[in-house]
Amino acid sequence: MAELVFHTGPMDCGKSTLALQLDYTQSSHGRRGRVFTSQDRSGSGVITSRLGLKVAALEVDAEFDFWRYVIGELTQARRVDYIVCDEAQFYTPEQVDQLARIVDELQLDVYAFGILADFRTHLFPGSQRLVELADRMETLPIGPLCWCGARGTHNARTVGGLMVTEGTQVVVGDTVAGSEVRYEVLCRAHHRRRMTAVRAKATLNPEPLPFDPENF
Ligand SMILES: Nc1ncnc2c1ncn2[C@@H]1O[C@H](COP(=O)(O)OP(=O)(O)O)[C@@H](O)[C@H]1O
Ligand SMILES: Cc1cn([C@H]2C[C@H](O)[C@@H](COP(=O)(O)O)O2)c(=O)[nH]c1=O
Repeated sequence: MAELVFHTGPMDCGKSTLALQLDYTQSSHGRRGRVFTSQDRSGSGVITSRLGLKVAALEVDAEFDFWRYVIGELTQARRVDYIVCDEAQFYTPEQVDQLARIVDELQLDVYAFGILADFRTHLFPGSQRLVELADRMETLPIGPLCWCGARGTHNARTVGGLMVTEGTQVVVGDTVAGSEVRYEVLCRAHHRRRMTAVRAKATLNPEPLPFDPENF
């Protein structure tokens, strides 16, 4: 039986790496797949993994129709055995419905990868639809750690190291330090308290702040 599988986890837990590994394994055993992504942080039509892999992919925009695409391929005798979908949180609910139809009516496996929730802990519409329709969900086993050492589960958006709770749902970005707006994965308790690594360092550091004795 073909399946719609939703592989999920917070940012930086290895989803894109697993998507590329899965495609590599399937294709090296003679299966023909199509690899899709949407708004990868490296640009259009590419999947990048923080482990260094970068592979061309078909870009999904809001108008893209998976059903029409696959029917078009099959009617032109181009084989499709499975579909890999990265950054699936950015897909529309209608596109997720098309993926489920492809599984049920064409018996193709669909492997979707994406984060569940945004920086305010609200489900992305595409992820919500995947939760509703997937045959099964898989949470990646290894994830990033919160600065406190607990498992990181919630994606925080930070500006200058401080967590923000206002803004548009989609802002493509990375977890690496260096840019003004970035993401940091926290445990729930520290996400609730907006306690990012920068804030924790400033407020929980037992060392006295440096001061100028001349002006004290
Ligand atoms: N140099 C490295 N060596 C080993 N693992 C790494 C290295 N750099 C990043 N990783 C791992 O890569 C994973 C992130 O991979 P990626 O596929 O980009 O994640 P996601 O798609 O979930 O955001 C993390 O688990 C991280 O620990
Ligand atoms: C939390 C959150 C994330 N995003 C963006 C940031 C990245 O471009 C992707 C997630 O990519 P990853 O491969 O899982 O690291 O989603 C966003 O637009 N809005 C958010 O709230």
